[in-house]
Amino acid sequence: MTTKMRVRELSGELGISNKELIHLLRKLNINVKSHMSGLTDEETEMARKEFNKASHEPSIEDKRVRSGVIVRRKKKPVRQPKAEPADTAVQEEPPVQPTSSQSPTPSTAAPVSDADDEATPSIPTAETEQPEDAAPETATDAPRDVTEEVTGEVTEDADASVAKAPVQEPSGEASQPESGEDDEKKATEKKRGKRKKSKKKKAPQPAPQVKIISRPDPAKEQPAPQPASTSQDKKKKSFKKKHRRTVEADELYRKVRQAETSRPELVGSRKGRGKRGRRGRDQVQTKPMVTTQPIKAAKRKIRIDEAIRIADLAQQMGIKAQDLIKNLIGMGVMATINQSIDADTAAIIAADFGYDVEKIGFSEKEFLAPVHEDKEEDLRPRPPVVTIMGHVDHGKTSLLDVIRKSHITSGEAGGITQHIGAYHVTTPRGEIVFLDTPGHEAFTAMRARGAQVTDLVILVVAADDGVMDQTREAINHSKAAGVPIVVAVNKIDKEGADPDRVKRELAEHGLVPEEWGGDTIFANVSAKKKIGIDELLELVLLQAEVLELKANPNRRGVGHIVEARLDKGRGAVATVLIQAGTIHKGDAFTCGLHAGKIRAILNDQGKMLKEAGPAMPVEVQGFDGVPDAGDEFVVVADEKVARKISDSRKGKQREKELAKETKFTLDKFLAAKAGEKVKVLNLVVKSDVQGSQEAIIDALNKLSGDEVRIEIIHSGTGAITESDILLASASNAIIIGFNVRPTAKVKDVAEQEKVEIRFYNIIYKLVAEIKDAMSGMLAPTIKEVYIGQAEVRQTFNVPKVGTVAGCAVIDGKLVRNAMVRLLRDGVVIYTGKLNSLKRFKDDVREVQKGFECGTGLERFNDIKEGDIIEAFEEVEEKRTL
Ligand SMILES: Nc1nc2c(ncn2[C@@H]2O[C@H](COP(=O)(O)OP(=O)(O)OP(=O)(O)O)[C@@H](O)[C@H]2O)c(=O)[nH]1
Repeated sequence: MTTKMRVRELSGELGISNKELIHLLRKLNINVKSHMSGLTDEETEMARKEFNKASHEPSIEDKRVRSGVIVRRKKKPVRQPKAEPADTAVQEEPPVQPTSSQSPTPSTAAPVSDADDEATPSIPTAETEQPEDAAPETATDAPRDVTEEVTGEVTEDADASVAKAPVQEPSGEASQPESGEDDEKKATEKKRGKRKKSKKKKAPQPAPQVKIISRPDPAKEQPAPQPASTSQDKKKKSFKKKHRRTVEADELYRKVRQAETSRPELVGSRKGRGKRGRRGRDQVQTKPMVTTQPIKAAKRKIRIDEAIRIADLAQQMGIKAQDLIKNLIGMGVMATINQSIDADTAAIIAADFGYDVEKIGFSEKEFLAPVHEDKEEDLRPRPPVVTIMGHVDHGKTSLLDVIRKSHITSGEAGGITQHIGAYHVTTPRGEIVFLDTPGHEAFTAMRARGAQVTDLVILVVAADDGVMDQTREAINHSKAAGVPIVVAVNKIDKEGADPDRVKRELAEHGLVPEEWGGDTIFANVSAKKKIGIDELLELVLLQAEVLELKANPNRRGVGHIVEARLDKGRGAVATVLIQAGTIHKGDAFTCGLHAGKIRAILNDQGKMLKEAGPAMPVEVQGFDGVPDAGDEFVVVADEKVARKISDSRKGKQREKELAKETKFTLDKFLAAKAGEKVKVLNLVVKSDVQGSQEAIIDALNKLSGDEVRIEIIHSGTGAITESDILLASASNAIIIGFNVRPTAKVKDVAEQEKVEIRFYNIIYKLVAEIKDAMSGMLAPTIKEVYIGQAEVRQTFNVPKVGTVAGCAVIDGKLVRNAMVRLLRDGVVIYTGKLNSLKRFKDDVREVQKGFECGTGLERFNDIKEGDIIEAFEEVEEKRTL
């Protein structure tokens, strides 16, 4: 018999809960242990038939009216009108006492008095046995109530007057067990026992409905939310008992509270129980128990932050963490109980157990988002923010120096220039802000954090040297960021300077000068001789005009960190480039994981300011920790808000760290491809020599097809650098290293940035793997390799160990820990592992053909003489196209 379907799959198909299906299966004498149990075709078919049959039958629900009296009411599966019966029922049936935490439930109330009034028990009519005959749809022919005295007699009656009592469609809540579950269970079982006896005396009476409402073992079943939480209640108590003084207990208690808060009806039941104590339980049970209807999806909600620990998720769903982990493994996610999974993964896995995941958490947006968008009339032009990039020694520092010295604001002349990583210069045509940090860090690091502060890049290329490695790198970084480039051809004063050669070389990289029909602005300069500097600045401003850079200075200040450090005397200080609004001394702010209050604002001349507006680079003091370059600096209402945001971010960061995930991997690319979302595979290719680099790029480019495209966002020779990692991180790229290795520091950065680096030393292997990735075939196939066979000659029962087989190896060999299958007359009886392998009394690693040995099978004792143990190995094999 082959296992085709799992219980949970079938329950999904039938649209009922696992619990209900398990009842149904048990009713059919199909023994299943949990929602993960497998069903054969026949069993599945039987279950379907039974379900179809049952779904046409009216079900019976039990409810305890008062101590010793339980009402059994037969109800239609057909949806009944709600309002009318509700009113009638409530008015007519005062004896039922709904709990204080629950509104009176009409369907409960209605039949009660009728049932109570029924003095004479009678056997149900044929209608109970042939439910198909029951006419559906009308309110008048609905329920049949049965009153049972717990003390003995079973009374099931199809009294017409009762039948007329209207029924309200039971809500999802109604099916959820309440406190005092155990009591009820006992009582129900007791009743059943007695009923069986009395039935024997009277007439044969099938009671399929009774089965439906019997309670499953919550530990084994997939729980509906309510039982889950009831068990959480218990768990909480036992936890509190066990770990009274531990933090975990508090944490768990908090989670339980959280779970309850997300399901207010639970809180009600808990409260009710508290007030009423044990006596109140009976009343709680008067809530109708309808188990034939799956619990509403809305009730099965789990609210989580960015990520959640497996243990917490399992607890919130009221299932065992092991079950959750098993399902995760099934999805290919390896996680331990203490690891966190992100909200998306949690959503998928929770869906398997019938729960929805809702992302919640403190929403900082409420505090950060501007109340209203900037109006056009509020926007004022702002200076461009420029980054100077280029190859080593091509003159970046010299150029910035000459610009700064000759263009500092007159008022500031004489001031001592501070190194704050950014400078504000004034030219006759306008103001420009220069970022004086290594280009890549200046914006690639920021971009990796989702920030972009640079409006323009000045690419410095020495006229005597031409385009070099870092020139290319700078071009790629700028292109990836979508920032326009102005080229400064430097050192034109030098002998051997050939600006045209630079133009030609840059044109090959897509930077075609305007005079050649392109759109890149070129300026010939000499930083040393101060030639062409003003023209360069003019061109920069011209280009900036095209960009129409504007910002609203009259709002709360927002900016980004350019650089930050810990100062001995002043604590954490950072250069902030204000991008919009104005910051003031005394403002509370949040920045990355940190918060603070602005204690001092200094400009690049070291002058104290009271405030700073858009595109102003300033040094800010007052941070509670050192932020990272690229972190967003936002002024908030007050320090309390700032702290709250910072705390929330720190919490999320912790969860993210726990959920450790690589930003982008080939496997992820594959997964994404399955959903047809990602069609571009971004690569950064670094190789040892130019020759191999060209060969690799050629080969990779040839792989690009209509459906999946390869985008080499950067390539170069030499070691993998931090800037490569930052670029890859910012562009969701994978780094390909050919005959190159990263330094330990770069490795650290890659780890921090969660960038995947793949190393190769053979081109065709590199190409093949990328090809595999692109064709979605990288997932390895599992291949079986035969190891050997042994025949069982004798079996021994060893106490506490189980059956041990004395075998003779007849082919190949037996290897300890190998996978094995037990064959009896050529039929596989068992597949698993060898758990011991001995020669005489010694444990051995393997036994060759022709030798005898003793062996045991893991968790299997039914070994017989003559059985064959076949050992094999499973090896992963990469698939090829
Ligand atoms: N002849 C000439 N030499 C220049 C010019 N600009 C810079 N240099 C020289 O080139 C050398 C390198 O200049 P830097 O400004 O340090 O170059 P850099 O690009 O900042 O170098 P790194 O900071 O190492 O990346 C220095 O010796 C400068 O004097 C120029 O326009 N003409």
